[in-house]
Amino acid sequence: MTSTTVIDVDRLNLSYGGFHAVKDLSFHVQKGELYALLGTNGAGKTSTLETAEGHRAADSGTVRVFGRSPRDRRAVRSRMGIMLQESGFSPDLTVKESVQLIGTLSRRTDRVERVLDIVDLKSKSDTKVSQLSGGEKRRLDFATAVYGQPELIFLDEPTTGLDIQSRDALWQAVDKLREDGSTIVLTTHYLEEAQQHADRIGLMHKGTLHQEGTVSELTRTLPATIRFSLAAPAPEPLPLLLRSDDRGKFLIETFDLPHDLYTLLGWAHTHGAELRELEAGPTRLDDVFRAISAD
Ligand SMILES: Nc1ncnc2c1ncn2[C@@H]1O[C@H](COP(=O)(O)OP(=O)(O)OP(=O)(O)O)[C@@H](O)[C@H]1O
Repeated sequence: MTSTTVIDVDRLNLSYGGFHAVKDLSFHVQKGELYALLGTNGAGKTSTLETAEGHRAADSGTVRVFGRSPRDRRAVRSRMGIMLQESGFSPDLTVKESVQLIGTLSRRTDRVERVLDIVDLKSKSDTKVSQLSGGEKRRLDFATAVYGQPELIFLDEPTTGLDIQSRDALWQAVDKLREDGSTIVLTTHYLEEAQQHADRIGLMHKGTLHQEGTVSELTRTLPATIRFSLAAPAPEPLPLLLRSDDRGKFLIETFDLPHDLYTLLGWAHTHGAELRELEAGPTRLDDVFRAISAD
């Protein structure tokens, strides 16, 4: 652990009765990072985050947040903002009262108007929580992460149920929090969001950390793909390894996409082969994810 380590998880184990949900999990998050903990359903992400948030005790192993036990609430609680999958605000409170309550509970200081502005709920300030739409409730949940600019922010599936505009606005707000120095830990099933925003990703499956790294470190372990079909049977064999994909198209898997795409186009030009539905792209995080989920 270094002086810039905000979260240090070392050989964490968690069980529910006889079920071993998190197995010898180790990872760390550095100051200013956006770390995405991704994984299959039931992989153990929420259980792990709950432990780092101080809501759950480890069965064995250690979890340190700002160098302290997260169970030491007085020392660490006011330094973290936690956006749960559901915050459970009282339905009878107004939006403004709910945000004021966040302030009281978090013991951080902020201006309620500023927070309402960031989560775009100013116009709903006097509306009761029970009357908010699903997306508006989610934006109110986000206020718990924004209020008082905490040093460490947990975002548990923050964009679920948000329309594209609200998603963009949330990510803009997250980018701003990061510019101002906050460290972010994210879980999401929207892999493209993690691919776009995370500095590092931990991929969990069945309670263990399968892979960890930057997006490019994770994706470079799998080949990029080129897919196409032919208008007529090929006049000459293509000098590249290819097979059929599950949609009956030709599939080339390559670790040198520009070179092999160039070869394919040259071959098609030389032999007058008409390529149809041509798609070429680098490996996406989805592909890495599918590869570990297949285990
Ligand atoms: N209170 C509980 N009692 C018994 N089993 C539990 C309990 N909470 C979680 N589990 C089990 O522990 C495993 C890990 O659950 P967890 O919620 O941490 O996974 P997750 O990665 O967050 O999943 P998801 O992506 O589906 O939200 C799952 O198999 C789940 O059924």
